[in-house]
Amino acid sequence: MLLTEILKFALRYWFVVIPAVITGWLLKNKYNRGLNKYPGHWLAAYTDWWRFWDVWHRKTEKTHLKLHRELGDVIRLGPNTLSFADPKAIKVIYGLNKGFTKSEFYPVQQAVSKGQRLPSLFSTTDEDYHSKYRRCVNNAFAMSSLVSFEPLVNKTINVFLDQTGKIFASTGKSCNFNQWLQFFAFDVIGDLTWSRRIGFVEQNEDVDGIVKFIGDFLSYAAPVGQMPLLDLVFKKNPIFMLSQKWGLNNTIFPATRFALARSAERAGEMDKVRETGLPPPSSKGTTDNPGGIDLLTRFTQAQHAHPEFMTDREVLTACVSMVFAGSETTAISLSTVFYMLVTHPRVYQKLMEEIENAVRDGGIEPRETGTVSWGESQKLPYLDAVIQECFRVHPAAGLIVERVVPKQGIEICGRFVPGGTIVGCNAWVLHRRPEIFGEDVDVFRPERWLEADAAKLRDMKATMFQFGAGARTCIGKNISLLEIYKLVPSFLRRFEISLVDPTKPWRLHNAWFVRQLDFNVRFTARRVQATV
Ligand code: HEM
Repeated sequence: MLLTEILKFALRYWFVVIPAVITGWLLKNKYNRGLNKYPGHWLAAYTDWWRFWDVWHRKTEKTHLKLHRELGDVIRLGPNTLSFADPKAIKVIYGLNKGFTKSEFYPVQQAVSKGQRLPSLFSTTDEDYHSKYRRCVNNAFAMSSLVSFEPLVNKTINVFLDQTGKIFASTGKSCNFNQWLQFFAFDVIGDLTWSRRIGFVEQNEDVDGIVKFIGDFLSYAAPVGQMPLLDLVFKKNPIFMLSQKWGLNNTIFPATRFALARSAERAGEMDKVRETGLPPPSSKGTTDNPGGIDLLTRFTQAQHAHPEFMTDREVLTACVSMVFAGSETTAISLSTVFYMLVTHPRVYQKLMEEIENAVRDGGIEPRETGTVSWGESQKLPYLDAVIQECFRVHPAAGLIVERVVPKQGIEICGRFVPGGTIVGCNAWVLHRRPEIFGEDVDVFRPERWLEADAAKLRDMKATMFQFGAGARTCIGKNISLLEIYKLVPSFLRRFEISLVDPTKPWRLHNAWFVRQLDFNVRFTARRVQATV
Protein backbone atom coordinates (compact mmCIF):
# COMPACT_ATOMS: atom_id res chain seq x y z
CA MET A 1 0.00 0.00 0.00
CA LEU A 2 2.68 2.39 1.15
CA LEU A 3 4.92 1.24 -1.72
CA THR A 4 2.20 1.96 -4.27
CA GLU A 5 1.79 5.44 -2.81
CA ILE A 6 5.54 6.07 -3.00
CA LEU A 7 5.65 4.82 -6.61
CA LYS A 8 2.74 7.03 -7.57
CA PHE A 9 4.43 10.01 -5.97
CA ALA A 10 7.76 9.23 -7.68
CA LEU A 11 6.10 8.90 -11.09
CA ARG A 12 4.17 12.11 -10.65
CA TYR A 13 7.14 14.15 -9.42
CA TRP A 14 9.89 12.30 -11.34
CA PHE A 15 11.54 15.61 -12.35
CA VAL A 16 12.22 16.26 -8.65
CA VAL A 17 12.69 12.64 -7.50
CA ILE A 18 15.37 11.67 -10.06
CA PRO A 19 17.68 14.67 -9.37
CA ALA A 20 17.12 14.14 -5.61
CA VAL A 21 18.11 10.44 -5.82
CA ILE A 22 21.18 11.26 -7.92
CA THR A 23 22.20 14.05 -5.55
CA GLY A 24 21.74 11.72 -2.57
CA TRP A 25 23.83 9.02 -4.22
CA LEU A 26 26.60 11.51 -5.08
CA LEU A 27 26.64 12.89 -1.53
CA LYS A 28 26.68 9.38 -0.06
CA ASN A 29 29.71 8.65 -2.28
CA LYS A 30 31.46 11.86 -1.29
CA TYR A 31 31.09 11.30 2.47
CA ASN A 32 31.50 7.52 2.20
CA ARG A 33 32.58 6.37 5.68
CA GLY A 34 34.67 9.47 6.29
CA LEU A 35 36.84 9.16 3.17
CA ASN A 36 35.91 12.76 2.29
CA LYS A 37 38.87 13.90 4.42
CA TYR A 38 41.29 12.72 1.74
CA PRO A 39 42.15 15.04 -1.15
CA GLY A 40 42.01 14.08 -4.80
CA HIS A 41 40.56 15.19 -8.10
CA TRP A 42 37.22 16.76 -7.09
CA LEU A 43 35.23 14.33 -9.25
CA ALA A 44 36.89 11.24 -7.74
CA ALA A 45 34.93 11.69 -4.51
CA TYR A 46 31.61 11.44 -6.34
CA THR A 47 32.07 8.68 -8.86
CA ASP A 48 34.38 5.94 -10.18
CA TRP A 49 33.72 7.30 -13.66
CA TRP A 50 36.59 9.71 -12.95
CA ARG A 51 39.14 6.91 -12.57
CA PHE A 52 37.59 5.01 -15.47
CA TRP A 53 38.05 8.14 -17.60
CA ASP A 54 41.60 8.69 -16.39
CA VAL A 55 42.69 5.10 -17.09
CA TRP A 56 40.94 5.24 -20.47
CA HIS A 57 43.35 8.05 -21.38
CA ARG A 58 46.32 5.74 -20.81
CA LYS A 59 48.47 8.13 -18.78
CA THR A 60 47.48 7.15 -15.26
CA GLU A 61 51.04 6.80 -13.98
CA LYS A 62 51.46 10.54 -14.67
CA THR A 63 48.12 11.45 -13.05
CA HIS A 64 48.96 9.56 -9.85
CA LEU A 65 52.44 11.04 -9.62
CA LYS A 66 51.14 14.58 -10.17
CA LEU A 67 48.30 14.24 -7.66
CA HIS A 68 50.55 12.78 -4.96
CA ARG A 69 53.13 15.51 -5.50
CA GLU A 70 50.48 18.20 -5.25
CA LEU A 71 48.18 16.76 -2.58
CA GLY A 72 50.23 14.48 -0.34
CA ASP A 73 50.81 10.85 0.55
CA VAL A 74 47.18 9.69 0.55
CA ILE A 75 44.86 10.61 -2.27
CA ARG A 76 41.34 9.60 -3.16
CA LEU A 77 40.93 7.94 -6.57
CA GLY A 78 37.25 7.05 -6.22
CA PRO A 79 34.41 7.13 -3.67
CA ASN A 80 35.86 3.95 -2.13
CA THR A 81 39.48 4.00 -3.31
CA LEU A 82 42.66 5.45 -1.81
CA SER A 83 46.20 5.53 -3.18
CA PHE A 84 49.17 5.56 -0.79
CA ALA A 85 52.56 7.06 -1.70
CA ASP A 86 54.41 6.42 1.56
CA PRO A 87 56.66 3.33 1.21
CA LYS A 88 55.71 2.35 4.78
CA ALA A 89 52.28 1.46 3.40
CA ILE A 90 53.76 -1.50 1.48
CA LYS A 91 54.29 -3.62 4.58
CA VAL A 92 50.74 -3.03 5.83
CA ILE A 93 48.78 -3.37 2.58
CA TYR A 94 50.73 -6.27 1.10
CA GLY A 95 52.13 -7.79 4.32
CA LEU A 96 51.58 -11.46 5.01
CA ASN A 97 48.51 -12.44 7.09
CA LYS A 98 47.10 -8.92 7.22
CA GLY A 99 43.78 -10.08 5.78
CA PHE A 100 43.75 -7.92 2.64
CA THR A 101 42.31 -9.49 -0.52
CA LYS A 102 42.65 -8.66 -4.20
CA SER A 103 39.89 -6.34 -5.41
CA GLU A 104 37.27 -6.90 -8.15
CA PHE A 105 39.77 -5.32 -10.59
CA TYR A 106 41.31 -8.79 -11.02
CA PRO A 107 38.35 -11.01 -12.00
CA VAL A 108 37.85 -8.74 -15.04
CA GLN A 109 41.07 -10.38 -16.26
CA GLN A 110 39.67 -13.90 -15.93
CA ALA A 111 39.21 -16.08 -18.99
CA VAL A 112 35.90 -17.87 -19.47
CA SER A 113 35.41 -21.45 -20.65
CA LYS A 114 32.06 -23.17 -21.17
CA GLY A 115 30.33 -20.32 -19.37
CA GLN A 116 32.54 -20.60 -16.29
CA ARG A 117 35.19 -18.21 -15.10
CA LEU A 118 38.73 -19.59 -14.89
CA PRO A 119 40.34 -17.95 -11.87
CA SER A 120 44.12 -18.11 -12.17
CA LEU A 121 46.93 -17.69 -9.67
CA PHE A 122 47.07 -14.04 -10.79
CA SER A 123 43.37 -13.22 -10.93
CA THR A 124 41.75 -15.18 -8.12
CA THR A 125 40.38 -13.09 -5.23
CA ASP A 126 39.97 -16.16 -3.03
CA GLU A 127 43.06 -15.96 -0.85
CA ASP A 128 42.56 -19.46 0.57
CA TYR A 129 42.39 -21.00 -2.93
CA HIS A 130 45.38 -18.85 -3.89
CA SER A 131 47.59 -19.99 -1.04
CA LYS A 132 46.88 -23.68 -1.77
CA TYR A 133 47.54 -23.13 -5.49
CA ARG A 134 50.72 -21.19 -4.84
CA ARG A 135 52.02 -23.84 -2.43
CA CYS A 136 51.60 -26.45 -5.16
CA VAL A 137 53.50 -24.57 -7.86
CA ASN A 138 55.99 -22.51 -5.83
CA ASN A 139 58.86 -24.94 -6.24
CA ALA A 140 58.81 -24.57 -10.00
CA PHE A 141 59.88 -20.93 -9.61
CA ALA A 142 62.53 -21.23 -6.90
CA MET A 143 65.97 -19.77 -7.63
CA SER A 144 67.31 -23.34 -7.64
CA SER A 145 65.02 -24.20 -10.58
CA LEU A 146 66.71 -21.53 -12.68
CA VAL A 147 69.51 -23.94 -13.54
CA SER A 148 67.10 -26.13 -15.42
CA PHE A 149 65.47 -23.14 -17.15
CA GLU A 150 68.71 -21.67 -18.46
CA PRO A 151 69.11 -24.13 -21.38
CA LEU A 152 65.53 -23.36 -22.44
CA VAL A 153 66.17 -19.61 -22.34
CA ASN A 154 69.47 -20.06 -24.22
CA LYS A 155 67.66 -21.72 -27.11
CA THR A 156 65.37 -18.74 -27.65
CA ILE A 157 68.16 -16.21 -27.12
CA ASN A 158 70.27 -17.84 -29.83
CA VAL A 159 67.39 -17.90 -32.31
CA PHE A 160 66.54 -14.30 -31.41
CA LEU A 161 70.10 -13.06 -31.95
CA ASP A 162 70.43 -14.92 -35.26
CA GLN A 163 67.09 -13.64 -36.49
CA THR A 164 67.98 -10.06 -35.48
CA GLY A 165 71.12 -10.40 -37.61
CA LYS A 166 69.30 -11.90 -40.56
CA ILE A 167 66.15 -9.77 -40.63
CA PHE A 168 67.47 -6.39 -39.48
CA ALA A 169 71.24 -5.97 -39.12
CA SER A 170 72.21 -7.50 -42.46
CA THR A 171 69.46 -5.68 -44.39
CA GLY A 172 69.62 -2.30 -42.64
CA LYS A 173 65.84 -2.52 -42.09
CA SER A 174 64.52 -0.59 -39.12
CA CYS A 175 62.98 -2.57 -36.27
CA ASN A 176 59.97 -1.88 -34.06
CA PHE A 177 62.06 -2.92 -31.06
CA ASN A 178 59.28 -3.07 -28.52
CA GLN A 179 57.31 -5.48 -30.69
CA TRP A 180 60.45 -7.49 -31.48
CA LEU A 181 61.15 -7.85 -27.74
CA GLN A 182 57.53 -8.86 -27.20
CA PHE A 183 58.04 -11.64 -29.75
CA PHE A 184 61.14 -12.70 -27.81
CA ALA A 185 59.39 -12.64 -24.43
CA PHE A 186 56.39 -14.61 -25.70
CA ASP A 187 58.64 -17.22 -27.31
CA VAL A 188 60.74 -17.62 -24.14
CA ILE A 189 57.57 -18.24 -22.15
CA GLY A 190 56.47 -20.78 -24.78
CA ASP A 191 59.79 -22.58 -24.44
CA LEU A 192 59.80 -22.43 -20.63
CA THR A 193 56.22 -23.59 -20.34
CA TRP A 194 55.94 -26.21 -23.09
CA SER A 195 59.53 -26.65 -24.40
CA ARG A 196 58.13 -25.21 -27.58
CA ARG A 197 58.38 -21.67 -28.91
CA ILE A 198 55.14 -20.20 -30.18
CA GLY A 199 57.08 -19.16 -33.32
CA PHE A 200 56.99 -15.34 -33.19
CA VAL A 201 60.74 -14.87 -33.60
CA GLU A 202 61.22 -17.44 -36.38
CA GLN A 203 58.27 -16.09 -38.35
CA ASN A 204 58.72 -12.44 -37.33
CA GLU A 205 54.96 -12.18 -36.93
CA ASP A 206 52.24 -12.25 -34.33
CA VAL A 207 51.32 -15.96 -34.53
CA ASP A 208 47.58 -16.52 -34.15
CA GLY A 209 47.21 -12.85 -33.13
CA ILE A 210 48.23 -13.73 -29.55
CA VAL A 211 50.20 -10.52 -28.89
CA LYS A 212 47.44 -8.33 -30.32
CA PHE A 213 44.81 -10.26 -28.39
CA ILE A 214 46.59 -9.76 -25.07
CA GLY A 215 47.27 -6.07 -25.87
CA ASP A 216 43.58 -5.47 -26.68
CA PHE A 217 42.49 -7.49 -23.66
CA LEU A 218 44.61 -5.39 -21.28
CA SER A 219 43.41 -2.17 -22.94
CA TYR A 220 39.87 -3.33 -22.11
CA ALA A 221 40.60 -4.72 -18.63
CA ALA A 222 42.47 -1.65 -17.32
CA PRO A 223 39.62 0.92 -17.53
CA VAL A 224 36.82 -1.61 -17.01
CA GLY A 225 38.67 -2.85 -13.90
CA GLN A 226 38.04 0.60 -12.37
CA MET A 227 34.29 -0.13 -12.53
CA PRO A 228 34.17 -3.94 -12.59
CA LEU A 229 30.37 -3.99 -12.87
CA LEU A 230 30.84 -2.89 -16.48
CA ASP A 231 32.45 -6.28 -17.21
CA LEU A 232 29.13 -7.93 -16.35
CA VAL A 233 27.56 -5.77 -19.05
CA PHE A 234 30.23 -5.88 -21.77
CA LYS A 235 31.97 -9.26 -21.64
CA LYS A 236 30.75 -11.54 -18.88
CA ASN A 237 27.06 -10.75 -19.30
CA PRO A 238 24.46 -13.52 -18.76
CA ILE A 239 23.77 -13.90 -22.51
CA PHE A 240 27.47 -14.49 -23.27
CA MET A 241 27.95 -16.83 -20.30
CA LEU A 242 24.85 -18.89 -21.15
CA SER A 243 25.68 -19.07 -24.86
CA GLN A 244 29.10 -20.40 -23.89
CA LYS A 245 27.62 -22.90 -21.46
CA TRP A 246 25.22 -24.22 -24.10
CA GLY A 247 27.99 -24.46 -26.68
CA LEU A 248 26.49 -21.74 -28.94
CA ASN A 249 29.63 -19.64 -28.58
CA ASN A 250 32.98 -21.34 -28.40
CA THR A 251 35.27 -18.31 -28.38
CA ILE A 252 38.50 -19.30 -26.77
CA PHE A 253 41.56 -17.18 -25.96
CA PRO A 254 44.29 -17.85 -28.57
CA ALA A 255 46.82 -18.51 -25.77
CA THR A 256 44.44 -21.09 -24.27
CA ARG A 257 44.11 -22.73 -27.71
CA PHE A 258 47.89 -22.96 -27.93
CA ALA A 259 48.07 -24.39 -24.39
CA LEU A 260 45.39 -27.01 -25.12
CA ALA A 261 47.19 -28.10 -28.30
CA ARG A 262 50.53 -28.48 -26.48
CA SER A 263 48.91 -30.45 -23.63
CA ALA A 264 47.24 -32.76 -26.15
CA GLU A 265 50.55 -33.35 -27.96
CA ARG A 266 52.24 -34.39 -24.73
CA ALA A 267 49.32 -36.15 -23.07
CA GLY A 268 51.06 -39.56 -23.00
CA GLU A 269 54.27 -38.14 -21.58
CA MET A 270 52.39 -36.13 -18.94
CA ASP A 271 50.32 -39.16 -17.90
CA LYS A 272 53.59 -40.80 -16.86
CA VAL A 273 54.78 -37.68 -15.00
CA ARG A 274 51.46 -37.53 -13.15
CA GLU A 275 51.82 -41.19 -12.22
CA THR A 276 55.48 -41.23 -11.19
CA GLY A 277 56.25 -37.61 -10.31
CA LEU A 278 59.44 -37.92 -12.34
CA PRO A 279 60.44 -35.66 -15.27
CA PRO A 280 60.22 -37.27 -18.72
CA PRO A 281 63.43 -38.59 -20.37
CA SER A 282 63.20 -35.79 -23.01
CA SER A 283 64.04 -33.22 -20.32
CA LYS A 284 67.60 -34.56 -20.14
CA GLY A 285 68.17 -33.33 -23.72
CA THR A 286 71.04 -34.05 -26.08
CA THR A 287 74.25 -32.22 -26.99
CA ASP A 288 72.42 -30.32 -29.76
CA ASN A 289 69.28 -29.77 -27.76
CA PRO A 290 70.16 -29.29 -24.09
CA GLY A 291 66.68 -30.00 -22.69
CA GLY A 292 65.56 -28.64 -19.32
CA ILE A 293 62.46 -29.27 -17.21
CA ASP A 294 59.63 -27.07 -18.49
CA LEU A 295 56.76 -25.64 -16.46
CA LEU A 296 54.13 -28.01 -17.88
CA THR A 297 56.22 -30.86 -16.46
CA ARG A 298 56.63 -29.10 -13.13
CA PHE A 299 52.91 -28.32 -12.81
CA THR A 300 52.14 -31.95 -13.69
CA GLN A 301 54.63 -33.09 -11.04
CA ALA A 302 52.65 -30.88 -8.62
CA GLN A 303 49.57 -32.86 -9.68
CA HIS A 304 51.37 -36.02 -8.58
CA ALA A 305 52.30 -34.45 -5.23
CA HIS A 306 48.94 -32.71 -4.58
CA PRO A 307 46.27 -34.75 -6.40
CA GLU A 308 43.59 -33.41 -4.03
CA PHE A 309 44.10 -29.85 -5.30
CA MET A 310 45.81 -29.78 -8.69
CA THR A 311 43.37 -30.87 -11.38
CA ASP A 312 43.91 -30.61 -15.14
CA ARG A 313 42.16 -27.25 -14.92
CA GLU A 314 44.73 -25.85 -12.48
CA VAL A 315 47.55 -27.10 -14.73
CA LEU A 316 45.97 -25.48 -17.79
CA THR A 317 45.26 -22.11 -16.12
CA ALA A 318 48.76 -22.04 -14.61
CA CYS A 319 50.26 -22.54 -18.10
CA VAL A 320 48.05 -19.88 -19.69
CA SER A 321 48.70 -17.37 -16.92
CA MET A 322 52.44 -17.68 -17.62
CA VAL A 323 51.76 -16.23 -21.08
CA PHE A 324 49.42 -13.54 -19.73
CA ALA A 325 51.53 -12.42 -16.78
CA GLY A 326 55.03 -13.13 -18.02
CA SER A 327 55.32 -11.84 -21.56
CA GLU A 328 54.16 -8.24 -21.80
CA THR A 329 55.77 -7.38 -18.45
CA THR A 330 59.17 -8.80 -19.44
CA ALA A 331 59.06 -7.17 -22.90
CA ILE A 332 58.32 -3.78 -21.30
CA SER A 333 61.24 -4.15 -18.90
CA LEU A 334 63.62 -5.20 -21.69
CA SER A 335 62.49 -2.30 -23.90
CA THR A 336 63.17 0.10 -21.05
CA VAL A 337 66.74 -1.14 -20.66
CA PHE A 338 67.56 -0.77 -24.36
CA TYR A 339 65.78 2.59 -24.67
CA MET A 340 67.55 4.04 -21.65
CA LEU A 341 70.89 2.91 -23.08
CA VAL A 342 70.39 4.44 -26.52
CA THR A 343 69.13 7.68 -25.04
CA HIS A 344 71.97 7.85 -22.46
CA PRO A 345 75.19 7.30 -24.47
CA ARG A 346 77.41 7.76 -21.38
CA VAL A 347 75.67 4.86 -19.63
CA TYR A 348 75.68 2.77 -22.82
CA GLN A 349 79.42 3.23 -23.23
CA LYS A 350 80.18 2.51 -19.58
CA LEU A 351 78.16 -0.72 -19.70
CA MET A 352 79.90 -1.82 -22.91
CA GLU A 353 83.27 -1.23 -21.22
CA GLU A 354 82.22 -3.43 -18.30
CA ILE A 355 81.11 -6.22 -20.62
CA GLU A 356 84.24 -5.99 -22.83
CA ASN A 357 86.52 -6.01 -19.79
CA ALA A 358 84.76 -9.08 -18.43
CA VAL A 359 85.29 -10.87 -21.74
CA ARG A 360 88.94 -9.84 -21.77
CA ASP A 361 89.49 -10.92 -18.12
CA GLY A 362 87.71 -14.25 -18.53
CA GLY A 363 84.65 -13.22 -16.49
CA ILE A 364 82.58 -13.99 -19.60
CA GLU A 365 83.40 -17.05 -21.65
CA PRO A 366 84.21 -16.17 -25.30
CA ARG A 367 81.34 -18.14 -26.87
CA GLU A 368 80.89 -17.81 -30.62
CA THR A 369 77.24 -16.83 -30.19
CA GLY A 370 78.16 -14.00 -27.83
CA THR A 371 75.70 -15.25 -25.19
CA VAL A 372 76.33 -14.53 -21.54
CA SER A 373 75.40 -17.05 -18.85
CA TRP A 374 73.32 -16.20 -15.78
CA GLY A 375 76.34 -16.79 -13.53
CA GLU A 376 78.51 -14.46 -15.61
CA SER A 377 75.86 -11.73 -15.68
CA GLN A 378 75.78 -11.75 -11.87
CA LYS A 379 79.38 -10.55 -11.76
CA LEU A 380 78.63 -7.33 -13.69
CA PRO A 381 77.78 -4.64 -11.09
CA TYR A 382 77.12 -1.86 -13.59
CA LEU A 383 74.74 -4.09 -15.55
CA ASP A 384 72.91 -4.72 -12.28
CA ALA A 385 72.76 -0.98 -11.53
CA VAL A 386 71.41 -0.23 -15.03
CA ILE A 387 68.69 -2.87 -14.75
CA GLN A 388 67.67 -1.75 -11.22
CA GLU A 389 67.48 1.85 -12.40
CA CYS A 390 65.32 0.82 -15.36
CA PHE A 391 62.94 -1.03 -13.04
CA ARG A 392 62.86 2.15 -10.94
CA VAL A 393 62.10 4.66 -13.67
CA HIS A 394 59.77 2.44 -15.69
CA PRO A 395 58.07 -0.33 -13.68
CA ALA A 396 55.80 -2.43 -15.90
CA ALA A 397 52.60 -2.06 -13.84
CA GLY A 398 51.31 1.50 -14.02
CA LEU A 399 48.14 1.45 -11.87
CA ILE A 400 47.72 1.03 -8.13
CA VAL A 401 47.99 -2.64 -7.17
CA GLU A 402 44.57 -2.89 -5.56
CA ARG A 403 43.68 -4.60 -2.31
CA VAL A 404 40.54 -4.55 -0.16
CA VAL A 405 40.91 -3.59 3.53
CA PRO A 406 39.74 -6.39 5.89
CA LYS A 407 36.29 -6.03 7.50
CA GLN A 408 37.46 -4.63 10.83
CA GLY A 409 39.45 -1.81 9.15
CA ILE A 410 43.13 -1.14 9.67
CA GLU A 411 45.61 1.65 10.37
CA ILE A 412 47.80 2.51 7.38
CA CYS A 413 50.58 5.04 7.94
CA GLY A 414 48.84 6.51 10.99
CA ARG A 415 45.37 6.74 9.40
CA PHE A 416 42.47 4.41 10.19
CA VAL A 417 40.97 3.09 6.97
CA PRO A 418 37.52 1.43 7.21
CA GLY A 419 36.98 -2.19 6.11
CA GLY A 420 35.98 -2.68 2.47
CA THR A 421 37.96 0.33 1.21
CA ILE A 422 40.09 -0.35 -1.87
CA VAL A 423 43.67 0.75 -1.22
CA GLY A 424 46.94 0.38 -3.09
CA CYS A 425 50.29 1.76 -4.16
CA ASN A 426 51.51 2.62 -7.65
CA ALA A 427 55.14 1.63 -8.34
CA TRP A 428 55.60 4.78 -10.46
CA VAL A 429 54.89 6.86 -7.35
CA LEU A 430 56.87 4.76 -4.84
CA HIS A 431 59.92 4.66 -7.12
CA ARG A 432 60.09 8.45 -7.20
CA ARG A 433 60.31 9.13 -3.48
CA PRO A 434 63.16 11.62 -3.01
CA GLU A 435 63.81 10.66 0.64
CA ILE A 436 64.56 7.11 -0.56
CA PHE A 437 66.16 7.53 -3.98
CA GLY A 438 67.58 11.08 -3.77
CA GLU A 439 66.51 14.52 -4.95
CA ASP A 440 67.23 13.60 -8.58
CA VAL A 441 64.48 10.96 -8.72
CA ASP A 442 63.38 12.04 -12.18
CA VAL A 443 66.85 11.50 -13.62
CA PHE A 444 67.98 8.13 -15.01
CA ARG A 445 71.26 7.56 -13.13
CA PRO A 446 72.34 3.94 -12.49
CA GLU A 447 75.22 5.14 -10.31
CA ARG A 448 72.78 5.77 -7.43
CA TRP A 449 72.71 1.97 -6.92
CA LEU A 450 76.51 1.81 -6.63
CA GLU A 451 76.99 4.90 -4.44
CA ALA A 452 74.41 4.07 -1.76
CA ASP A 453 75.71 2.81 1.59
CA ALA A 454 74.32 -0.46 3.01
CA ALA A 455 71.45 1.16 4.95
CA LYS A 456 70.36 3.35 2.02
CA LEU A 457 70.56 0.44 -0.40
CA ARG A 458 68.35 -1.62 1.93
CA ASP A 459 65.71 1.15 1.93
CA MET A 460 65.92 1.52 -1.84
CA LYS A 461 65.46 -2.20 -2.40
CA ALA A 462 62.61 -2.39 0.10
CA THR A 463 60.78 0.39 -1.77
CA MET A 464 61.12 -1.21 -5.19
CA PHE A 465 57.67 -2.43 -6.15
CA GLN A 466 58.03 -3.55 -9.78
CA PHE A 467 57.18 -7.15 -8.84
CA GLY A 468 54.54 -6.23 -6.25
CA ALA A 469 54.93 -7.49 -2.66
CA GLY A 470 53.74 -10.02 -0.12
CA ALA A 471 51.77 -13.21 -0.72
CA ARG A 472 50.76 -12.13 -4.23
CA THR A 473 54.20 -10.96 -5.30
CA CYS A 474 55.32 -11.99 -8.80
CA ILE A 475 55.96 -15.70 -8.91
CA GLY A 476 57.90 -15.35 -12.19
CA LYS A 477 60.38 -12.80 -10.86
CA ASN A 478 63.38 -15.13 -11.05
CA ILE A 479 62.47 -16.22 -14.56
CA SER A 480 62.17 -12.66 -15.79
CA LEU A 481 65.47 -11.71 -14.15
CA LEU A 482 67.09 -14.72 -15.85
CA GLU A 483 65.80 -13.49 -19.22
CA ILE A 484 66.77 -9.86 -18.70
CA TYR A 485 70.24 -10.39 -17.17
CA LYS A 486 71.11 -12.82 -19.96
CA LEU A 487 69.58 -11.12 -23.00
CA VAL A 488 70.82 -7.57 -22.36
CA PRO A 489 74.60 -8.28 -22.35
CA SER A 490 74.27 -11.00 -25.01
CA PHE A 491 72.42 -8.61 -27.34
CA LEU A 492 74.81 -5.72 -26.70
CA ARG A 493 77.78 -7.94 -27.56
CA ARG A 494 76.25 -8.87 -30.91
CA PHE A 495 74.66 -5.58 -32.04
CA GLU A 496 75.10 -1.86 -31.76
CA ILE A 497 71.71 -0.17 -31.41
CA SER A 498 70.74 3.30 -32.66
CA LEU A 499 67.43 5.15 -32.81
CA VAL A 500 65.95 5.65 -36.27
CA ASP A 501 64.98 9.20 -35.30
CA PRO A 502 66.84 10.44 -32.20
CA THR A 503 64.61 13.53 -32.06
CA LYS A 504 61.46 11.47 -31.58
CA PRO A 505 60.92 10.04 -28.08
CA TRP A 506 58.85 6.89 -27.57
CA ARG A 507 55.21 7.12 -26.53
CA LEU A 508 53.75 5.34 -23.50
CA HIS A 509 50.41 3.54 -23.31
CA ASN A 510 49.26 2.64 -19.80
CA ALA A 511 46.86 -0.28 -20.04
CA TRP A 512 47.65 -1.73 -16.56
CA PHE A 513 51.13 -2.41 -17.96
CA VAL A 514 52.89 0.65 -19.40
CA ARG A 515 53.68 -0.40 -22.97
CA GLN A 516 56.04 1.58 -25.18
CA LEU A 517 55.18 2.66 -28.72
CA ASP A 518 57.31 4.15 -31.52
CA PHE A 519 60.59 2.67 -30.32
CA ASN A 520 62.18 2.21 -33.74
CA VAL A 521 65.84 1.32 -34.04
CA ARG A 522 68.52 0.02 -36.38
CA PHE A 523 71.13 -2.60 -35.54
CA THR A 524 74.73 -2.87 -36.68
CA ALA A 525 76.39 -6.26 -36.21
CA ARG A 526 79.47 -6.30 -33.95
CA ARG A 527 82.31 -8.78 -34.23
CA VAL A 528 81.94 -10.78 -31.05
CA GLN A 529 85.37 -12.40 -31.38
CA ALA A 530 87.10 -9.04 -31.76
CA THR A 531 86.45 -8.30 -28.12
CA VAL A 532 88.34 -11.35 -26.89
C1 HEM B 1 59.88 -8.02 -15.56
C2 HEM B 1 58.91 -8.91 -15.64
C3 HEM B 1 57.72 -8.98 -14.70
C4 HEM B 1 57.13 -7.99 -13.97
C5 HEM B 1 57.51 -6.52 -13.91
C6 HEM B 1 56.04 -8.61 -13.24
C7 HEM B 1 55.21 -7.94 -12.36
C8 HEM B 1 54.28 -8.56 -11.56
C9 HEM B 1 53.51 -7.90 -10.54
C10 HEM B 1 53.59 -6.41 -10.19
C11 HEM B 1 52.73 -8.84 -9.94
C12 HEM B 1 51.79 -8.62 -8.77
C13 HEM B 1 50.44 -8.24 -9.25
C14 HEM B 1 49.48 -7.95 -8.14
O1 HEM B 1 49.76 -8.09 -6.96
O2 HEM B 1 48.42 -7.54 -8.52
C15 HEM B 1 52.96 -10.08 -10.61
C16 HEM B 1 52.32 -11.26 -10.31
C17 HEM B 1 52.48 -12.40 -11.05
N1 HEM B 1 53.40 -12.63 -12.04
FE1 HEM B 1 54.76 -11.33 -12.73
N2 HEM B 1 55.99 -9.93 -13.57
C18 HEM B 1 57.00 -10.21 -14.45
C19 HEM B 1 57.31 -11.43 -15.01
C20 HEM B 1 56.61 -12.57 -14.81
C21 HEM B 1 56.90 -13.85 -15.43
C22 HEM B 1 58.09 -14.11 -16.37
C23 HEM B 1 55.95 -14.72 -15.03
C24 HEM B 1 55.78 -16.17 -15.35
C25 HEM B 1 56.70 -16.96 -15.81
C26 HEM B 1 55.04 -13.99 -14.14
C27 HEM B 1 53.93 -14.53 -13.52
C28 HEM B 1 53.21 -13.90 -12.53
C29 HEM B 1 52.11 -14.54 -11.81
C30 HEM B 1 51.59 -15.94 -12.05
C31 HEM B 1 51.66 -13.60 -10.88
C32 HEM B 1 50.55 -13.79 -9.85
C33 HEM B 1 51.19 -14.30 -8.59
C34 HEM B 1 50.22 -14.56 -7.47
O3 HEM B 1 49.21 -13.85 -7.32
O4 HEM B 1 50.51 -15.48 -6.70
N3 HEM B 1 55.49 -12.71 -14.03
N4 HEM B 1 53.92 -9.90 -11.58
